[in-house]
Amino acid sequence: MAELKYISGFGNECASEDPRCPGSLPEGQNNPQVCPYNLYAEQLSGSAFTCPRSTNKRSWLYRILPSVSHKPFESIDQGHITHNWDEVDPDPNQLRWKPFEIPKASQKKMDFVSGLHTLCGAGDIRSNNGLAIHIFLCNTSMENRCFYNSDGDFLIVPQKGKLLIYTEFGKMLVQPNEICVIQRGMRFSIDVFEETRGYVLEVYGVHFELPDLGPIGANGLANPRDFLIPVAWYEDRQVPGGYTVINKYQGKLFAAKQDVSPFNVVAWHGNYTPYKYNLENFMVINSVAFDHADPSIFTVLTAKSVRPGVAIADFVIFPPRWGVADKTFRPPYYHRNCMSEFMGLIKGHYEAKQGGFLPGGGSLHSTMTPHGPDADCFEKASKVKLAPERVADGTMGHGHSKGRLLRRGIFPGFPHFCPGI
Ligand SMILES: O=C(O)Cc1cc(O)ccc1O
Ligand SMILES: [Fe+2]
Repeated sequence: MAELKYISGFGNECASEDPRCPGSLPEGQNNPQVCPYNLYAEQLSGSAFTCPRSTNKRSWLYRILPSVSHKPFESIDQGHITHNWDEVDPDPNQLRWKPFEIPKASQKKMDFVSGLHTLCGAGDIRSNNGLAIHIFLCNTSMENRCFYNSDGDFLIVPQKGKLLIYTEFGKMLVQPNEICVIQRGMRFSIDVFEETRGYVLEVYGVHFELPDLGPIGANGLANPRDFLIPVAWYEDRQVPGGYTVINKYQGKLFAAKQDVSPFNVVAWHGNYTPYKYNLENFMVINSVAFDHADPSIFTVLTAKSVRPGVAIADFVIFPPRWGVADKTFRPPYYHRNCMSEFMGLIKGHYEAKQGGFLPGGGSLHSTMTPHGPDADCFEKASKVKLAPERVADGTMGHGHSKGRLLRRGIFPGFPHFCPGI
């Protein structure tokens, strides 16, 4: 696979054209009477037209055919997704899931969309306020199928196997230890190369932002320039009647047929794009004197609610770092939190849970449910002679998203959760 190119910078106003069509991006205006190469101009809005400039998001796409050239959408099999948190009774217990099993292609072919399994969620899809956590399990590339989500943004955390993601803005390769965000309305199709697994944090109605840094200053945590945006790439591929566009709309799946690949955008400009980020670039900040900092210090991206300081979801990681605090019980403290905490593991182990919490599994500590280190961890960390030590070395990226998970969703076929501690 030839090395892919990217543009760098979180939320930047970018412009890109496929080098095969120089001059395809109109200059000085968005809607020329006739676009270069007779392309069609199409705006994709990620915010209301009238949002303040600081939150206004839109991109202009110059494409071979407008997206509207499709047959009607029809309801299709809902697979394993849900947005109905009442399907199972609420359960305040600490929950832990073993690694989710990926079906073998010889048993059951699954691509990224048919392999999406909703695990839990909160809030309401219709009022554009809430979140869902899905696990994806797949063994097959999406063939002549793309997906777009009308309900919100997908933050995708591959845990096993890399993803080659075709988007209307270009191609991205996303490997375990990297994350990507595909925002509301953007069409994408995913190629996989082996049995592949990961987590999806979906937020309804809002977009992810970099957290404010307050007294940290102008730099640190996830730095804006490390976010990478694809460059324009198109295919002019006819698939008479055979290309399927799948849409998640109000939590339900619909499909429409069309005659061409949707990845026919020759040039684009704007600030509403997909992006990826390598978690290794996270500049970790922590206590260097005493006591344990709250894990919000590890926030990579946040999706804000309308209540100041309260996120719909924060995406937090527990990356490799030095632990140096004096006279301190260093592992996570025992606590009860008004924010629910869902945790996944990309690789390695998690310091507060030495056994039973494995890469590709998950845990859920719902709002106000007590939790903390297991007994062994408590014993050891209370007695150990404190010296500088590497924490989670070689582990990287305990994907952790934290939100108000009011109800545990269903996960058909995977009843093997067991109580945590
Ligand atoms: O519960 C957890 O393991 C996550 C967590 C980590 C930490 O260092 C402090 C609080 C917290 O919720
Ligand atoms: Fe916690």
